[in-house]
Amino acid sequence: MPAKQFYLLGEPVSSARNIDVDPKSDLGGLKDLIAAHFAIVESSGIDFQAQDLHLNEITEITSAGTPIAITIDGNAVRDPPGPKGLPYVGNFFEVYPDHLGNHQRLFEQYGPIIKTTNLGRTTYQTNDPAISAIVFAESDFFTKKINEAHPLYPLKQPEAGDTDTPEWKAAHKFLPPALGPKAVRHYAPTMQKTVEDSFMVFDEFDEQGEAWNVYQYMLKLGSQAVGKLTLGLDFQHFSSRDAQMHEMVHLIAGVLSLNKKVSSKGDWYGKLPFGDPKRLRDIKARVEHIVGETIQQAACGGIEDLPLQDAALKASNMIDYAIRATDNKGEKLPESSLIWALVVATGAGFTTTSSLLSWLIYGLVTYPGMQERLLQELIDNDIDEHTVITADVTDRLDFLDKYIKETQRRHNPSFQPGRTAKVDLVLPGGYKIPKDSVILPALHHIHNNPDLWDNPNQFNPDRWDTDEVKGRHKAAYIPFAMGPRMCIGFNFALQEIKVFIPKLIFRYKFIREGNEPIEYDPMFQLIRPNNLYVRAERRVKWPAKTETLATGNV
Ligand code: HEM
Repeated sequence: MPAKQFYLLGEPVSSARNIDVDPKSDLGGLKDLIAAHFAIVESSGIDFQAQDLHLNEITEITSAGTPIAITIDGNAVRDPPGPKGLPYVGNFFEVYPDHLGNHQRLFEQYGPIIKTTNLGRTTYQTNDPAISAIVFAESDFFTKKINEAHPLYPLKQPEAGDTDTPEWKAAHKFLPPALGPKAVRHYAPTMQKTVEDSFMVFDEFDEQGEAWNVYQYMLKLGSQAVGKLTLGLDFQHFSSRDAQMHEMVHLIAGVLSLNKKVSSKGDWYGKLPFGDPKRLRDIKARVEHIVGETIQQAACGGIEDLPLQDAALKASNMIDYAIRATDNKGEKLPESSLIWALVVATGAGFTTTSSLLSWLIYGLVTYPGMQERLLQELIDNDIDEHTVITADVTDRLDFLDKYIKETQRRHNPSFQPGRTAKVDLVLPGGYKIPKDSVILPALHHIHNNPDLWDNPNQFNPDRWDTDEVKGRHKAAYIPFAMGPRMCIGFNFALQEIKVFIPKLIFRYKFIREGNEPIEYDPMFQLIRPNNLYVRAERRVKWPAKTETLATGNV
């Protein structure tokens, strides 16, 4: 077999490697071989050239007299572009505080992959769905390894978090069944009770003609629901309108806020023995302690071992599930993994759902006609204050579904899931990503990319009926990320929201208080509206059913 010399266009010819080319192979086979040698993620984008001539046949390649240059999608390989930084701080002041707005500008200026360095931490981001799908796939190229460059690094537990650890593998066998679609359906009555418990407080605000901060009360509501699910704890957030937030909520909010502060700076910062890095370590230890104690208390009762699926359908919460669930070898989730798994699920669960609930209320008071259309859909489906909202009921609410999707497209709470390069590799477009660097599929920028979405800034739930949106790239809308390490709680989150929102909209008309621009906290792990105030006015009249009106008009 003749050996030919190949190098990546954009790198010195002296880097060329000898590779045996089988004259009987086809071009596709050769591209795969070259991709494997040079860690090129997508072989189909490879082309060959020598002395500026394209080589399209194996015979042209085997007879080339000079080293053969490899191009990727017609490009030489290159570092992802990005703005030139200042000494020491890098791009920090160009990105923060409005990182959403600034990253959007950088994508428009530099294209689908951008590189920024903030106080010593380099991050790659993409708004391209094809690249995002590659990044999320858990492959020879990318994995969820939470190294120093990863946005979750300050939160990481030493023994878990990375895909290849035995702790993560065990947790991932046991936890997803507890949050699968069937299992989640049996939590609907608890969810309904949770939202109904909050009415007393919202009614009281209404009677006194007072507005309330949406995120604060959605945090009370969302955390109450997730606390019951994950830990079996009733946080008592609606026992009175001024009820204190449970310690766990303060701790987890503190962790997320401190984590964003610590991880947006260089590695050196996280190691400081004082200040925010130390507070973060202390709070994490306290959270683990509380969860450990709750498990101990739950384990004291008489319990029956059950196979995973049965345990998921019978459990009253995730601790109850994890104590009973037994795999087909008779093994259980070890307690060390259980504490970690519950801390993650609790932490990942309640600030996300609270932020999404807040944006859903923001949409009601911001986008004309939404509240009326959502209410009309309830009336047309014979839903009233006595309706027991099950998954069968919410499955019929098409407009609610589109409204939630459009809210997650425009205002998704999560925005920066990261995956780590396992080797030096070359992405489509010819972008070089060094081993151990972290690339973030930038959820907000994918969801608002004008190449994927018509008029992306417009809030329009009806776009979800169009062929264009139905036929979108599978990674054009990924509010819960995708791939093996995507959100495991998405069924729970969506069902909770589909129980809460109809109940709230049927009972109250939401009215915005104040008109100052809504701000998000750039130093928080999630995007949430900080300064949104509303009044929830108890409804006394409801519209007639659409059919009745239609009949009346005939
Ligand atoms: C609107 C609500 C939610 C949103 C937008 C959301 C979004 C996400 C995203 C984007 C990820 C991937 C993060 C990454 O890879 O770095 C994730 C992971 C995760 N989520 Fe959610 N989530 C939500 C609710 C929940 C709930 C209610 C739970 C649990 C009760 C939950 C549990 C988890 C867990 C355990 C992970 C880690 C999975 C892993 O690393 O393998 N999430 N979530």
